[in-house]
Order: sequence, then structure tokens, then C-alpha cells
Amino acid sequence: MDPKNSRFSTQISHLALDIGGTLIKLVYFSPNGDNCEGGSIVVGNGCSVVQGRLCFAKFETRKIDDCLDFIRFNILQHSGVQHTNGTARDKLSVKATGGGAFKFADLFKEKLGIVFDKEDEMHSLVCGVNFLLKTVPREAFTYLDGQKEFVQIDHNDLYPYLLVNIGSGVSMIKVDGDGKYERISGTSLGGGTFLGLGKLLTNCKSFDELLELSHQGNNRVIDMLVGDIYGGTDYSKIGLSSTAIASSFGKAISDGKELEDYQPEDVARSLLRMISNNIGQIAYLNALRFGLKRIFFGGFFIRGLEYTMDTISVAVHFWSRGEAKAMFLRHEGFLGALGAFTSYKDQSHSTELKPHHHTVERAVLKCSDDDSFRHTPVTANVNDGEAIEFRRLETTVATSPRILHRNQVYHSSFVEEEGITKACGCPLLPLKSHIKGPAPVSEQDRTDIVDEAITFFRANVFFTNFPIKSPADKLLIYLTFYINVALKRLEGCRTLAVGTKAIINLGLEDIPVPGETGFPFPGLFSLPSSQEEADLFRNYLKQVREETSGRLLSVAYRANGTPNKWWLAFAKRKFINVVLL
Ligand SMILES: Nc1ncnc2c1ncn2[C@@H]1O[C@H](COP(=O)(O)OP(=O)(O)O)[C@@H](O)[C@H]1O
Ligand SMILES: CC(C)(COP(=O)(O)O)[C@@H](O)C(=O)NCCC(=O)O
Repeated sequence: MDPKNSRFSTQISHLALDIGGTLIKLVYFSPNGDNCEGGSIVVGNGCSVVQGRLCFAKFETRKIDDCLDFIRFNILQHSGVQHTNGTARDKLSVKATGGGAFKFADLFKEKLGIVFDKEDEMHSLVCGVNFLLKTVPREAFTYLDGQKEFVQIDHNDLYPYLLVNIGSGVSMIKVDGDGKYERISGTSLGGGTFLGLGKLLTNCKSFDELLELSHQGNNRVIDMLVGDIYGGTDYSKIGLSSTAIASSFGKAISDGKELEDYQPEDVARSLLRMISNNIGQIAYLNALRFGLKRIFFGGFFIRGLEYTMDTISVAVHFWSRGEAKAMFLRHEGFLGALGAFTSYKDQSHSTELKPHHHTVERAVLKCSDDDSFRHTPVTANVNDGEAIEFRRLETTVATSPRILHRNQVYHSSFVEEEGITKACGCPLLPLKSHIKGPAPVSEQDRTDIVDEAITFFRANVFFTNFPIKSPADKLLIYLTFYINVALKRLEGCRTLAVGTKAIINLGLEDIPVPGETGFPFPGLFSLPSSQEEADLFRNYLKQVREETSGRLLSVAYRANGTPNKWWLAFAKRKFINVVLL
């Protein structure tokens, strides 16, 4: 087997996806932990075969292109494999669960060459929870009256329990053992309802914004309380205090107000309370049906939010008269993805996956008890040190993508110089280009230097040194610099049309050659020995720059003409400390 491919398959076997109705969750293994974009679990306790980190990332399903880019550039490319036109050359099998494993199978195959090995969603959720409860210390906790308490899980007394996964919708699963489970109920009033209705009612744009609003709101403004009906007194005969909610949003009936008259904060608060309360109640009723005392709540709806957990806990406590316990999980949102990830271990016939098997079996979480997160906004109530990493994940992955550092730059593969004309010591390499110029025409299905420059850009741009291994590397350096300049011009261009104009203007600028003012790398190329050589090199640079610009536009903007932040964020980089124009 080609060593490159074998390394690739080993790496990729360490990725699992859960593609849900709202979010895509990724879990991937990094042996050295240096390509974890977000939260992670440290794996290995000194006796495991492989040590490293389980890394987590999430994306909105509606922005699936971001996820594809993330995998392409942070996971596939990081494995050292080159891609042709952004697409992997080989088909790779990856564990995937959730509805999107079916819905987006063709897309992943077409765009990344990834074939999904599908795992059932409920099965993955259960595997994920069992894995966490058995291997990760301080994973489960209770949250009641502002008190968080970690729960010591006795592995011999884990079952039965009720798993309530609050995703877009809610699934309730009775778990009796490893692989022994039954989905006993569910409700369509879940995280999707909170976010969907919240958007309609408050005009907020995101889940975080809706949470932020709900933090500042007061549900009593809109919810009808028992006291509102009973003239301020409790209805003690049936155990309802005057402050209990009698009817969510009930005050809106008689307030004589329009939606605009209410503060969005109060609306968001009532909504969060309504959904959480309802789920807590249905969960309890199902626990009661089967005599289950322990209820674990998971899913990204919870997001470690005190108010949500408190409401759910109170509902369970209230209805069960303290008999049943609501418990939460620190990796609440990644249950399905973790479950799919652990299913690699079942493929014991695969030698490549063996180390991975051990890793998963012997995972040890080193969790920090750092509470500094409490001072951060929105997630101020998110649980503990591990959640800081999730917090970082949300901001880092969403706003500042990066290729994590390799030890070495990517070099050009064009080391063969035979038959290639040179100007100023630079090989005038063939291009897949219809643009007029001195470059020989390359076959369309072959990688050319522009492909290399674009593919390697987001890794190479981080280096302040670029050891030159061949003359083609000089051209690669020049183009990396040029892409950096072009991205700077695209910064702030909100549409492809505006970006195209900016790039056309860049193309109209003079192109200096070595020895002339403004040439970015004095000494990189030799000085032209004649005017003809200077003109030949200038014309080649013009052609290769224009070709690069065209291909850059097609990756820096999406098909719908909006900017691709995974590219434009790199405008801020400064390649080899060269000051950008
Ligand atoms: N950044 C976010 N963007 C959108 N929804 C979020 C976000 N964070 C938490 N949520 C909540 O989590 C829910 C999705 O939870 P998840 O467990 O990922 O379910 P699914 O598998 O259906 O996508 C959303 O409906 C929303 O209520
Ligand atoms: C269909 C689903 C399993 C999909 O999972 P999700 O993407 O919501 O995590 C879930 O949305 C669900 O269980 N909905 C509730 C359906 C019901 O029991 O009424």
C-alpha cells in the first residue's frame, strides 16, 4: 500500500460525525493533540498503546460547507495528503450517525471523497453515554438550586437509566446495558422548537443571542402564575405555590399587548422555561412508567446552562417528589458522535484501528477544575474546566479557523526541471490556464503550481521560514505571498461581485520583477540578465497571478456569492513577516 495512503487511512479512521437536524458534531483523534480546534479529552494513562486527544468540533447543519472545509483543511490536509482541486483522491470510510448521515452522504462523497459507514442514531447515543460514564471521571453531575454536584458512577450499578437527548427534537431511551436499550418516547418540542420559535418571536439571529436574551429576561412578565389566578395566594391543597407557572405565555391573553410590547428578553426567558419544564416533566413520566430512578439529560440544547438544568431538575424533582434524579453530562452535545467514534473498535479485523481500540478503552480524562470560565459571557454558567474548551471551540471554530502548525512547510512537488524554461532562476512551470502568457499548458487533470499554492496556503502561511528545496519552491513562496495580498484586498468585500472587482483592480497593478522597487523578496530570484528576461518573467508572473486570482475567488466565496470565512480570515496573516501591500 502506498505509505501516504496508509497514513491517511489511519488518520481518517479517527473521525466520527453526528449530523443532526441543527448541528453537525465531530469527534476526532489527534495522536499529538495539536490539531484539536476545540475541546478535547486527553487519552491514555501511560499504559495505553496510543496517547493523544479526542477533539470536538461543531457546526450548524445549515452551514455544512464550513464543516466540509474544516474537515478538508484541518483533518484531511493535516494528515499530509495532497488533494486535487480540494478533493481527496481516495474514497475514505468514516463513521457517521444522525439523519444527516443519510441526507448528506452523497455530498461528503462528492466533495471530500468520504463514504459514510452509518451507525444508528439511538445506538450511537447509548454507546456515547456508556463510554463517557464508564471511562471519563466526573462526567455526570446533578444541578439543583444552584448547586452542582458530581456523581460517582458505580460501573456495576449503572443500569437501568433513562437517557433524554434534547437535540432538535427529543428522544427518550431506556438503557438496560451495553447495546441493550429501547426508545420509549420522545417529543417534538425540543431544542429546535426553542430556537425556531425564539427566532420568530424575538428576531434573534442565533442560539447564543437567544440564550443571552433569556439570561436577562423575566418569565413572570408573560407566564401566567398560580398566584395570578388565585389572587396572590398558593393553591396549597394540590401543592402549587403562587409562583408556580400555571400557564406558559398565559398572560398574553389578557394583557392587551402586541408582541412588540413585550421585551424580547422576557419572551426568550418564558420560552426557555416552557420547553425545559415540559421536557423535564415528560422525562419524569417516562421514568415513572419503567420505574427508572436515574435520568441522564444530553443534547446540545442544554449547553451547560444553569437556568435550563435548574428548570429540568426542578421539574423532575417536583413531579417525582424527590424520588428521581436529573443528571447532566459534561459532553452532553457529543453523545452520538462519541458513540459512532467508539464503534470503530468493533472492527477488530482492521489492524489499523487496533491502537485506536485501546485508546478508547483506556481513555482517561484529565479534567481541570479551573472555574475562570464563570467570568465569560453567555456561557457564564457552563460547568467546568472542560467546558472552557467547548467555549473555545464555539468561538475559535466559528470565527478564526486555522490550520494548526505542522513542523514543516509543504514543498512543491515540481522538482523535475528537465525541459522547463527558466527566467530569473524561476522555472516557468506549466499551468492549467486559458489566460494568455508564456506558461506551457498543463493537462487539465494534473495538479499545477497554482493548485499547490492554494492547497498549501493555509498551512504554509504560518511559517516565518521557508527552507527552499527546489526552484519551484521559490514560485510557491511568491504565490503564497500573492494569495496573502489578494486575500487582504478581499477583506471586507461582502459579495463575490465586489471581490471580483477588487481582484481585477489588483490585476491592473504593475508587476515588479527582481531588482525593481516593490518586488517582495529581494534575493529570492536572480536578477534578469536582459530586458527580454525581465519581460518574460513579468509576463509569466502576470499570467500565474491572474490564474491564482480566479481560483482563489472560487474558494474564498461560496456558490451563493457570500464570503467563505475559512479563507478570508487568513487575510490577517503575514507570510514570512513580509509586510503586505
Ligand atoms: N450554536 C448553536 N446553534 C444552533 N443551535 C444550538 C447551538 N447551540 C445549542 N443549540 C441548541 O441545540 C439544539 C441542537 O442540539 P443537537 O443535540 O445538536 O441536536 P441535532 O442532532 O438535532 O442537531 C438546537 O436545536 C438548539 O436548541
Ligand atoms: C427524529 C429525531 C430522532 C432526530 O434526532 P435529532 O436530530 O433531533 O437529534 C428527533 O428529532 C426526535 O426524536 N424527535 C421527536 C419525535 C417524537 O418522538 O415525537
